[in-house]
Amino acid sequence: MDLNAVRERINAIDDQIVDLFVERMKASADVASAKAEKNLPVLDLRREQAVLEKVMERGGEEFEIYINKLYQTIFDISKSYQAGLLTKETALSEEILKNIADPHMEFPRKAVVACQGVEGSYAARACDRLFALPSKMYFSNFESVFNAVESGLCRYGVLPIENSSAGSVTEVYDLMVRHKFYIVKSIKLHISHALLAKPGVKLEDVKEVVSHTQALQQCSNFLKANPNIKVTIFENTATAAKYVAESGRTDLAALSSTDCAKLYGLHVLQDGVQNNENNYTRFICIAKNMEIYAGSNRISLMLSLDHRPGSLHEMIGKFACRGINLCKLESRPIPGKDFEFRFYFDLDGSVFSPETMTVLKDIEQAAESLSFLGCYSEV
Ligand SMILES: C=C(O[C@@H]1C=C(C(=O)O)C=C[C@H]1O)C(=O)O
Repeated sequence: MDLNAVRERINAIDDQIVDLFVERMKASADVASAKAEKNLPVLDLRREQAVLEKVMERGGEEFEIYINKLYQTIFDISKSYQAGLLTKETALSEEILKNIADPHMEFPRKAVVACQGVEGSYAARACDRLFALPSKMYFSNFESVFNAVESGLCRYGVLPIENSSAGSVTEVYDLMVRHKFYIVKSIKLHISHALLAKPGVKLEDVKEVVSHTQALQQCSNFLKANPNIKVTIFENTATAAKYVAESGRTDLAALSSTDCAKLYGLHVLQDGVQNNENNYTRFICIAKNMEIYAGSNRISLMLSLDHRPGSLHEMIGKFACRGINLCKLESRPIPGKDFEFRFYFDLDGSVFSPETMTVLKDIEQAAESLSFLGCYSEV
């Protein structure tokens, strides 16, 4: 067979496909106008199912799986196009527009900030990097940080969200559902854990190690190599260091920071105990109200979707169609439901971009529920 001749045939077919595709998109635009008049949503699953059945039958058994795939993509593109044509504002887009009205608003240098743990915690370090002059208030757990912000006791709160080796801080994700807040900044910190004990204690004396679960996970290789050391979970790495300092025990150590060694008068038995030197934790800074600063380029969303095949694929398709990069996708089980999940998306996108706003409005319509968790920049 002559390769060039077949390719000529393909070129001619592509011309027809493109012409028909453009015609189909124009028809889709007309559908969008008709829907706007009747206040109908873009998505019509029944119609999609009817179209699918018809085209799959037409293509025949050999090609039906390919036709199915092709039409899923055509539907995604068609819906993304329709969403872009519907310019009506939604409750969410109105709220966002209201909050970006002042582009000169600057992130404050001073504020009362809620941090989990005690002095010397990694959250406190993150707070010092975020604010020039923070007044830190310490709380014993993550939920109290959310409460302090929600009640107005503190203007901001700093919480760890994910670690490059141990993954997401799922406790914080699970608390997000129960609290009203917005992410206004985030920060990535290099984390190095040290084994701290009272002066004079040697590594071989240590029978028990105390620390936060995340730090223990990040130092799992050290703990496996020392199976005789008992592990005890603490709410915070700095709280663990303080506990060791106040305990008077010579068989106890904490996995914590070298800052805490200085702060609590402890001795560094071993530094850089974490499995990976490349160990980073991202912290979010939350506020009660939506605050969007110039240069914000990351968006966090919390979604629940219809429990049916393809609903997640559909959402992801909306970002793909407009070239928006998804930088994180986390799923957490919905308590009381049988393996149904809530999804958390982080996007490289900004509410200052009309393209991104179109996708947000589209998602708002298509998702079972959508919470906009903020648009911010990472320090
Ligand atoms: C075009 C329409 O809108 C959407 C896109 C469809 C398509 O491209 O065929 C089908 C159903 C809807 O989800 C429509 O409702 O007909």
